Parts: sequence; structure tokens; C-alpha cells
Amino acid sequence: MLQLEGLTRRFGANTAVDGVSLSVPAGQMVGVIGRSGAGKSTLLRMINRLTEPSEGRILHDGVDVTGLKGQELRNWRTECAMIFQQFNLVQRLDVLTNVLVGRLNHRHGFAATVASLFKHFSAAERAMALAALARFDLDDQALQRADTLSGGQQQRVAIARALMQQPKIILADEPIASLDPRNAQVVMDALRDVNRQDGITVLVNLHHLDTAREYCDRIVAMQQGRMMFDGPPAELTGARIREIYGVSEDEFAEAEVPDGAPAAAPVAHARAAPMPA
Ligand SMILES: Nc1ncnc2c1ncn2[C@@H]1O[C@H](COP(=O)(O)OP(=O)(O)OP(=O)(O)O)[C@@H](O)[C@H]1O
Repeated sequence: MLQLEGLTRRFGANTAVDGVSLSVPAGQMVGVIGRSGAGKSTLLRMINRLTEPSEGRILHDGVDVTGLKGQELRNWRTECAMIFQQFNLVQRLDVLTNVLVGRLNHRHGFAATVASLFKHFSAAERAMALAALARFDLDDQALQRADTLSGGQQQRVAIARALMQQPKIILADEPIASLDPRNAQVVMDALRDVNRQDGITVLVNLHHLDTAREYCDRIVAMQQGRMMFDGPPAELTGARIREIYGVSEDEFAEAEVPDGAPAAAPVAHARAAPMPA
């Protein structure tokens, strides 16, 4: 269980995330929606402490991870792998090595440096990486440079790399924002597969309500840093969207409108978490 308690992040006078409380049971797939600037990235980045919270706590299975330092913080980051919009692969390295890089989180200090410098990975690690690639239909591309792959393929390599960390949670920050609809679907299918087959909790930031509805057990809607809705997709009706964002569902789906519509009252507290479908 991942618990966020009053999580807040301020940048100067701007409150990017404002008192978000959320309990996510293990194995749930949660879509975080909101317009540009709503605080989605900041929320996800606080969970693995890439961005430090200004206030509030993050607990995982009862352990407070908010103040972890050094090796304990690195261990936490291994447990919650991050997927980025721009894939963050080393473009000039081959696909297999990019996936093996996910294994470095399991080594520390000198061993990690030596492994990365000399690409020294065990036969078992290579087999694990190849299996992760095969799972996403990318075994034929294993020895190609990452920059020869399409965006959708690169994002699946990033998911394979994340799996090498053997994470409990995957934090996917707009993983399909740079992809065409077909590739977006393939990448969302891959995320759903690791959620369902491996029981990995997935938190995924999305711009599109339809995608969140199709893939997620639960949707969290953010506006101006606040959590305005938390519940199953069926409850996030067009009327509720209008109430929160002041626009129709079609208008919400359109374009990058800055997050500034008049706000309805945020949800008072995290509702009882729905169980995974
Ligand atoms: N490092 C930073 N320094 C200053 N302000 C920041 C920083 N990161 C985010 N912000 C601000 O915090 C607010 C929330 O940004 P955030 O990127 O979390 O939103 P988002 O919903 O993920 O938007 P997008 O969909 O465009 O990525 C914005 O006003 C943004 O300008």
C-alpha cells in the first residue's frame, strides 16, 4: 500500500501540489489526469523523491519514505521505477545494454560503476533482459542502437529497463504524450500487462480521459495542484468533468489549455480506495 498524506510542493509562491492524500493498494492501476500545469509530474516525482515535498508524508507498506537518505533512498528508488515522456534511453547504446542499465540499481558504488563502464553483466542478467525485451516483441532489436527505434519501441524498452529493477511500483509520467495513437496503445497495453501479470502498482499521468478510462482501475483528477476527483472511471462523468474543469469532455480532450479554469471544491479526503478490477 502506497499512502500519500497531505503531500504538498511549493515552488516560490506557486503551489504545484496542494495537500494531496491518497491510498493506493498494491496492484492497482491509477490514472492521474489534468491539464498542463495541474501538478501531475510534480506529484509523481515526489513519490520517488526526485522532487522533495514541502509538506506531507509518503508511506509504503507502513514505512515512511519521506526522509530516507543514502542507500535507503536508492533502495526506495529501485522499488519505484520511473518512466518518462522522452523515454530517457542512452541513444548511442544498443537496446540490450539500455535494458541492462536497469540492473545497476541492484548494485552499489564501485560495482555499479565497473558494470556500467565495462558493460559487465552476468549471463543471468542478460537472459533476464532478453526475456523482458521478448515480452514486448523487441528481441529482434536487442543489438540495434536505441536511436534506430520508433518512439513506441523506445518506450517499451524503457518499460523493459524498469522491469529489470524488479519494482513494486511504476511511476509513468506522460508515457504516451510523444506518441501517435497506435504506439500510444501499444505502450499502454505494455503497462497494463506489467500491472496485471506482475502485480506491479502503476501510477500513470495522462492527458486523455479516454485512455485513463480504458486502462485504469481508478482515476485521480488534478487541477491547480489539488485533487478534485478520486474514484472509478465510471464516476468521472462528463458532468463531473464540467464541474471540475468548467469545460465539456470534448473541450477537456482538446489541446493544451493552461490549467487555470475556476476550481470546484477539491475532494475533502481520500475516499476508500477501490480494489483492482
Ligand atoms: N522545478 C520547478 N520550478 C518551478 N516551478 C515548477 C517546477 N516544476 C514544476 N513547476 C510548476 O509547478 C506547476 C505544476 O507543474 P507540473 O509539471 O507538475 O504539472 P503537470 O500537470 O505535470 O503539467 P504537464 O502536463 O504540462 O507536464 C506548474 O505551474 C509548473 O510551472
